[in-house]
Amino acid sequence: MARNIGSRYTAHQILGRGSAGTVWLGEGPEGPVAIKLLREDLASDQELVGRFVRERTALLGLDHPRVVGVRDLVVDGSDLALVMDLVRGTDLRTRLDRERRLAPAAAVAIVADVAEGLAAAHAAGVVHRDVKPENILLDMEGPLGPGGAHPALLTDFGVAKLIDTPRRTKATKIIGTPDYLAPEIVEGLPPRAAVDIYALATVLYELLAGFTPFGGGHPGAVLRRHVTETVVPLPGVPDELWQLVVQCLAKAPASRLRASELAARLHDLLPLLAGMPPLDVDEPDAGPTEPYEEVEYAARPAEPRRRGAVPLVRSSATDSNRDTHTSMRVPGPDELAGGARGTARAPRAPGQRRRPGSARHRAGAVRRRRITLGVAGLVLAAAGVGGWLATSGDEPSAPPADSEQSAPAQP
Ligand SMILES: Nc1ncnc2c1ncn2[C@@H]1O[C@H](COP(=O)(O)OP(=O)(O)OP(=O)(O)O)[C@@H](O)[C@H]1O
Repeated sequence: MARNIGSRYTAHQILGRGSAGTVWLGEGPEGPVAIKLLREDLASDQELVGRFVRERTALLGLDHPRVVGVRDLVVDGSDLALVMDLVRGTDLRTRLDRERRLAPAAAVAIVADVAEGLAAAHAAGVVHRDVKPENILLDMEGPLGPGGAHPALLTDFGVAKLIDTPRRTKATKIIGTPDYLAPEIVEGLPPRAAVDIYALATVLYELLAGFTPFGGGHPGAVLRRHVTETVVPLPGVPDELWQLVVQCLAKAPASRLRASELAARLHDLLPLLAGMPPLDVDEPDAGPTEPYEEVEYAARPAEPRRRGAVPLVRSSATDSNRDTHTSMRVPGPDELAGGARGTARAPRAPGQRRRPGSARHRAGAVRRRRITLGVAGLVLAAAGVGGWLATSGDEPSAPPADSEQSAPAQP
């Protein structure tokens, strides 16, 4: 059923749902658009609304072919909406779920596109902070590139920062998707451009391998691996490409490539990768996923999420497990001490049997959830000191409102 969004837009049909709200196929004065209607609890937050209005210029100013443009921001009664360019295609998560692993040329072409978008954003002083396959859209109307990849565009720019207001996210908490979080975020440092490079390198690894380098098991263990573990080599990846992955997954932000350089280096590799089939590796055991209980979900739509951006290809399915903003119980010291879930994941050799209980999709669903964790506890965990701190969300130690906005884009 159509609904009006402000005086200029009409939302017709749901394209997908995310943690911040629902994305609609809509119509505006200049034709079809995608409208991200924020959740009611976010839209009724006056501080957040104010921040949206203040960030208008930054959000509307990013104009690049590899970035999904934000055309308008609508604040209308209880509606708070971002009006975006409509991408006719699907998101990278849906493609990855369908194909499991991409041919190296396709993976590199997609990641090079995203790196170009990031380069433009970083040059404009904007850090994305939530680079992951869900936020990469594939334009199925665009020309097919290397390895059969459609043009890729990065979406949700600035949204993480806007929603991650100091009132919601105290100095002792972080919000993000564990698999893609750079170690410096886990350690409580302000997110700068290099966090996007780390997340994008994680996406590249995932496109090649079918799993992320530090994911699997308890989210706390995932975060600790980002800080302490080294990425395990993927058999069959040409050395030049592997060196790029390793460099961009460096623990030290300053050691990572800048986005423009990463894009250029990836483009240079494309001829070398032409015709290479997807890698023949299998996901390592994730270990049991039961050791924590989800004690609370933030407000979530009750119905399963629908995915796919104006699907020209049928979307792989509904994925109601990809919920976000999970609060966790505080893990015990033994969980922080390492063990099966605390080690970097070595890919299993082709044909090697999977350990019972290592259900790939179950682990994937868990690892993709965003979580809210105590950073102070994580720092202790990373240092091996043990003991997590429970944080209530009401600590008075919130940073100044603009502390993250003012973080320079370049490392
Ligand atoms: N500009 C767009 N054009 C077409 N479809 C879109 C657009 N933006 C988002 N979508 C679709 O809507 C879905 C939900 O997007 P949204 O950004 O709300 O969530 P997400 O990124 O998947 O998850 P989260 O917000 O929790 O990180 C996407 O997966 C995509 O299929």
